Amino acid sequence: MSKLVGLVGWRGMVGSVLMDRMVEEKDFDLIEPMFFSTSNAGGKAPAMAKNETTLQDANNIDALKRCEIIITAQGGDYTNEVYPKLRAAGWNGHWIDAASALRMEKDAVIILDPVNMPVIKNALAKGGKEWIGGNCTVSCMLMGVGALYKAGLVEWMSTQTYQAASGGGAQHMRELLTQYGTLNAEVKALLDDPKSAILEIDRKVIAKQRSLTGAETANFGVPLGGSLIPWIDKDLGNGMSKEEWKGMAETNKILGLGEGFGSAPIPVDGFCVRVGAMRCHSQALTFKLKKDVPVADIEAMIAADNPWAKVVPNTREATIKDLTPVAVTGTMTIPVGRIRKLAMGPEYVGAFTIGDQLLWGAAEPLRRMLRILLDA
Ligand SMILES: NC(=O)C1=CN([C@@H]2O[C@H](COP(=O)(O)OP(=O)(O)OC[C@H]3O[C@@H](n4cnc5c(N)ncnc54)[C@H](OP(=O)(O)O)[C@@H]3O)[C@@H](O)[C@H]2O)C=CC1
Ligand SMILES: N[C@@H](CC(=O)OP(=O)(O)O)C(=O)O
Repeated sequence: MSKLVGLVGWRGMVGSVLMDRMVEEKDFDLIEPMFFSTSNAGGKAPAMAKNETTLQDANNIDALKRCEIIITAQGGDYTNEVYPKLRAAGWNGHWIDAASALRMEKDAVIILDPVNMPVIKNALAKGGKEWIGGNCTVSCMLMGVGALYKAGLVEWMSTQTYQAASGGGAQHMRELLTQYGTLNAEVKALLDDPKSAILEIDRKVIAKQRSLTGAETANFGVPLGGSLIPWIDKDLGNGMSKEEWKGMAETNKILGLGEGFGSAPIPVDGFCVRVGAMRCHSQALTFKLKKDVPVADIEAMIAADNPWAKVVPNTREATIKDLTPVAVTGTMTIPVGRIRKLAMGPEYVGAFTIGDQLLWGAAEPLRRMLRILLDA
């Protein structure tokens, strides 16, 4: 008989991408799904439902307890509220979660199986039950350049990110587009006139950006359209944003390195920046390798690491065609380009990589973990 799998958060942005992927990969053929809702218990479950056709209350511990596996993309507040109660009620099932709430818990594994299958398998063998998706920038970065870490080549890495509006959620994407529309409308007449002065357009745009307030900047707090925001997530009070902190903490935990694994962590640090892209996170990486490795060898390692990492030749033509959020959005491909030695010395290597943060950055590791559990 198929395992009963609870799905919470399935109609949100991450959840919808997850549902699409699960349909595409025929995951529903292998499970008995049970859909939950925090807002519409008793309503009709989506078309993928088989026997459990009614939406269950996502806060009902007894209903949740029936599931052998629960996958949630409902968010950290939900996890913090429900997960402890569920365990306290004696539930012994597998919890697969997109939210960050449990990520750094001792018994939780950050799941990214093309990169850390041995860590996952090891935890499974020890009876692990908490499987948490990683931060989107970290997951996308490791899908691209994980080969260098696996080969033990990385002494340290610095990352400068260019993160899309989608990282904040659906409302953030809408806000960004609305701002672009407002700015365009402000200078439409001038744009339509090829003889109009660019400085006049520029003056009107900046005046409009600076006047955006209230509902127009409710999600990001300041204008993002035509600008950028060099701070993502909480202020840790030590000059670092929480998003930047995750870079080192999660990279090492995913790889099974650092505190808790009895080894020295690899230093990872840099700046995380929100830009006006829609749903792909991009990042410029600087590596200090432990030795001088030829660029061709680095490219070969990255290309051979997993079926999704793709080396983009370091030429202008290939870069502007294949290494942009527009090219990558909606695809599973993780292009890695701009790979070259840097002026600081032969061990210093630069690269640029992009990933769809809703696919590899959020939904895909969850459904792949489901498959691992079903195959176990
Ligand atoms: N956004 C991202 O890039 C990433 C997010 N995550 C995690 O996933 C969690 C969910 O993120 P995200 O999917 O962006 O959140 P959403 O806000 O899109 O969805 C969360 C929940 O909101 C409820 N909801 C209320 N109104 C609507 C509506 N109009 N349309 C759809 N759902 C609605 C749904 O619950 P219900 O059906 O019960 O009413 C839904 O499950 C985050 O909190 C975070 O922890 C992880 C990695 C990346
Ligand atoms: N913080 C990410 C999105 C996200 O949900 O991250 P996390 O899963 O680590 O909270 C961003 O804003 O781009």
